[in-house]
Amino acid sequence: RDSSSEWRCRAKLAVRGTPEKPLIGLYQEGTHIVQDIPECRAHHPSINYAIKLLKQGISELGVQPFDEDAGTGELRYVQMTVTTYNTSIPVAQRYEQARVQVSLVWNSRDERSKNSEKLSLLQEFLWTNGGPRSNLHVIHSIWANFQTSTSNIIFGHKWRHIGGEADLWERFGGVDICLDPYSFGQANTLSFNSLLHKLIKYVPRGSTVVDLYSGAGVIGLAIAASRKCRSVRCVEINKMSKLSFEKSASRLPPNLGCTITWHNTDASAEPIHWLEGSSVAIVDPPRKGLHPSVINALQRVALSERKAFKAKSSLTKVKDEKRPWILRAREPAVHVDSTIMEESSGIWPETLIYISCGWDSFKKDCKSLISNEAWHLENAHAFNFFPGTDRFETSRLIKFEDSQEQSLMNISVAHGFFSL
Ligand SMILES: C[S@@+](CC[C@H](N)C(=O)[O-])C[C@H]1O[C@@H](n2cnc3c(N)ncnc32)[C@H](O)[C@@H]1O
Repeated sequence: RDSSSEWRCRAKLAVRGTPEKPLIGLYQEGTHIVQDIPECRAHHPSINYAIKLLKQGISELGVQPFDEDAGTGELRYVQMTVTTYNTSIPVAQRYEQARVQVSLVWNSRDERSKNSEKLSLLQEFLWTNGGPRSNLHVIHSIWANFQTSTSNIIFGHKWRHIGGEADLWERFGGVDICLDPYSFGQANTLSFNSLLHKLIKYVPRGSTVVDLYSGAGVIGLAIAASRKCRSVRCVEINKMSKLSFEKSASRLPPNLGCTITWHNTDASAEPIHWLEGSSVAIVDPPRKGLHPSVINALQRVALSERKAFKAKSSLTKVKDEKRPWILRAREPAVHVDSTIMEESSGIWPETLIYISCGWDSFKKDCKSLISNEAWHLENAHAFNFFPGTDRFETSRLIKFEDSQEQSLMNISVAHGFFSL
């Protein structure tokens, strides 16, 4: 490891093998063979400790790890999420003495299924040996997820909180964020905080912001709290993230003077609607990158900005929308701050901030965005989310500017540092 202060703080790991010799780790590249990683140098040491406890519990209680071919067994996967936000210990010790939220993915329909007694015993084992009365209090909380599907999808739809505190809080970008196990969570707390620190400075004060692919709204909330924005709209497809967003939003300082909304919808269904009224667009898509409809909308709005008369004819269709499901998706699922939303038609993004975790998809999206002279790339920063390994996994923060003139076609990477 190149730095003692940077570890992965969220890990999803497969559980395979036998009760006597459980394997907990990642798939070897290109296979479904699980590589056991008992002392993973990239993971937070508290995750490694929790894995050790879990293995002991599996062996002592005879819990059957999942057999992917047969579809049998009890424990399929485990997700470990670290919180470094323990205010009962000094700040300097918080990162190292982190606690872990353990989510057990159980191979049954729900907690009434016949193998669920073992789940309760495993929960008790973890709590007795890693909870507040143990020698080393490492377990923050325990969740169960029920999954019987034969697909590769890790989590099922049913979640149950079965031990410890229900809510796990972390500090990101200067705000309290509730990290529920069912919402997307950034895997490297320190690197993500560095990214946010940089990103926030790219948002001019007083902006109207849309945060597409927002998850539980970490980026949108951090911006709302620090940039005196007029509005921040978060757009996310996972309806479960609404709960996490609400909890985090409830801890924002009062009287921010910013209207903050969270919308549960597919960002690719009606991207023009979300871009209208936003002076800054932030996109943080999954590894596969932006949907073509989002790229297309970003190209069109940037060009329309310069050719206002064209915008009218090509973009006003959005306003005349009559389909009820589209209109429903536009309504906020969560609305923070009582300020009435200002009419902001005629405003289109001049700044686009792209956070990428997929290098190949980003290259493709970037090429499309700059290809018709709508955008030019202004700055790029790389953050190492998997330090100390030779695995090439980074997150990149890229800022595009609306090309005000045709001559701005050249790409300028002012602070590009992509070395690992
Ligand atoms: C890389 S995560 C980023 C989440 C968030 N920005 C954060 O930092 O926590 C991508 C998010 O996009 C969401 N997502 C995937 N496809 C989507 C779509 N078509 N429309 C809206 N959100 C989508 C996922 O559920 C996930 O929460």
